[in-house]
Amino acid sequence: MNLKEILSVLPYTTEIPNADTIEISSIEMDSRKVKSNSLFVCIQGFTVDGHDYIDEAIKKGAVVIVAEKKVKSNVPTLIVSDTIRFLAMASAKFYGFPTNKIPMIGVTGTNGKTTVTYLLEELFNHHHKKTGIIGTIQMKIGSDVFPINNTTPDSLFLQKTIRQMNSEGVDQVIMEVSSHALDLGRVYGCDFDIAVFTNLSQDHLDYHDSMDEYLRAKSLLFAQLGNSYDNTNRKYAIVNIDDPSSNIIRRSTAQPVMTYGLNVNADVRAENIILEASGTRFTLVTPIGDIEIRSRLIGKFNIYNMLAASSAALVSNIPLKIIQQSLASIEGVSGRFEPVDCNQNFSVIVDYAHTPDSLKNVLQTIKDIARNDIYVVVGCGGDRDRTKRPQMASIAVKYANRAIFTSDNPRTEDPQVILNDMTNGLTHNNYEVIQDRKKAISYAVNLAKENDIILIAGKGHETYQQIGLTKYDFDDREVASNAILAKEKR
Ligand SMILES: CC(=O)N[C@H]1[C@@H](OP(=O)(O)OP(=O)(O)OC[C@H]2O[C@@H](n3ccc(=O)[nH]c3=O)[C@H](O)[C@@H]2O)O[C@H](CO)[C@@H](O)[C@@H]1O[C@H](C)C(=O)N[C@@H](C)C(=O)N[C@H](CCC(=O)O)C(=O)O
Ligand SMILES: Nc1ncnc2c1ncn2[C@@H]1O[C@H](COP(=O)(O)OP(=O)(O)OP(=O)(O)O)[C@@H](O)[C@H]1O
Ligand SMILES: N[C@H](CCC[C@H](N)C(=O)O)C(=O)O
Ligand SMILES: [Mg+2]
Repeated sequence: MNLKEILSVLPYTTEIPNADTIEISSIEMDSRKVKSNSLFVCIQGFTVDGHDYIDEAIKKGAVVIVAEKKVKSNVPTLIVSDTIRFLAMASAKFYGFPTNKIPMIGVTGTNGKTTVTYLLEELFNHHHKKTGIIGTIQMKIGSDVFPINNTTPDSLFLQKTIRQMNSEGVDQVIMEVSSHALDLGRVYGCDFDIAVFTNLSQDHLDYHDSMDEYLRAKSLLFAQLGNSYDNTNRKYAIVNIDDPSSNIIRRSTAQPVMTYGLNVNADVRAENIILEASGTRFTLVTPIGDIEIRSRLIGKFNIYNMLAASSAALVSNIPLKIIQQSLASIEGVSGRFEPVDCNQNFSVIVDYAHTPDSLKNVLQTIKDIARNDIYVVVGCGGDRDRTKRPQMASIAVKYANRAIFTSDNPRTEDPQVILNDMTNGLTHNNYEVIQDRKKAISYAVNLAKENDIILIAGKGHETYQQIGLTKYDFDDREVASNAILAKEKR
């Protein structure tokens, strides 16, 4: 594509001479990826400033630079007011506006995004649609999986990926949209058809200045839902009416809203709920009829996830019967309430709860099914919201009989400082601190008696532990299995 075509995304006409004769081979935001005839966009990051890499980019073959400030360069250089926005729009143009060509569902909220996307994958697959998934665990095209760095990738990667999904025959994109992504313009220029809101509770206050700012970021997904007056391409917002923030979310969009929840006013709701250790049952009440649901997913919070997915399925014209079959067939989501079963006489559950609200929900669920003692092994991530640390610790000691506080991903923080943040204000003393996560898990496994339940929280599906800048192999499920087997050998 030539430069003139790419620059057509700008709200004005620029004066770069002969732009229509400059052929662009790729758009890059990382100088290390620049090749011959690339257009290099300078992004001011949190760690470094992309403007400092212009020389390297030109050396590697960049023929055009797009920057936010005056820079020295010997190739055509364009100054724009917002390179993040330019990157998103130019990438969308370069890859042929792929998000306009595939139905797109975006899921946002503090907890439940990954779970809802995998429920939706099951629903659409049962409806014979090929799905593309982008989220915390991985990127998926049909059943092919690819690793991913962020829950919601930057706009360049995103547009390229959705273009690939389009060319590989994906019928439905289902993606998690994090608040960071919304705030950092990673989804600018994406044409979402359905936006789903799960819930809002405390997280990421290291990044967002306040809960209001966090909510404002979440609401952007709804604000950017495009025009649906044309009946051929309708847009919908799917909103959890039971969440106190739902009003603001609903008021952020001009598109039709479908609400879900347990509230009688919800368009889609659950009635006759039965929560059991082996799964859940409820009546799914919808504007087009009711149907009985049985699922292996455990806990009230998963009813909300199922309602969110069912609502998005309904506005996508998926029949109730398919919703019923899909929710019955899904076994669970990797690292979410995942049992570690080595035939031991106590239970071990690995879960991704890493916020106060999710930890409370998962521990309450365990309390409801427990026949004996509950142990929780949990830590808090480094370089992340410090204010959630004491809250998570006090939830742990309140709901469990014994808490074992340990490291999550300390990243560049001192692990002991994180643990001190967790335990400093505690008034209970039913806890131990064992910094080494492997030792902490073994300790809990060795404590457990018949019918006890151990919850290992915070890292779920993760297969690494980041200490400093290094990621070491670490999988809670594997570490727990080994600890159980070692215990049984003794
Ligand atoms: C705080 C944050 O979001 N940081 C993101 C940001 O990194 P950064 O600002 O540090 O980037 P940087 O290293 O300063 O680089 C700035 C620019 O210089 C360029 N550069 C850099 C080096 C070089 O040699 N040459 C060069 O051109 C870079 O390509 C970039 O364009 O841009 C990177 C590329 O897009 C992201 O991967 C990175 O996410 C980091 C890894 C991260 O941990 N983000 C978390 C907080 C996050 O976004 N989480 C949410 C999920 C939260 C949830 O669901 O709970 C997510 O969506 O993942
Ligand atoms: N609807 C929900 N409400 C509250 N807690 C939930 C809900 N769904 C899941 N959880 C809890 O939150 C944890 C994370 O769930 P999930 O991975 O689906 O959320 P997420 O929003 O994708 O998280 P992340 O922001 O890390 O991507 C689960 O392991 C579970 O403990
Ligand atoms: N998407 C979340 C994941 C947190 C997972 C937890 N294990 C941690 O490392 O804090 C984040 O980046 O804040
Ligand atoms: Mg997620």
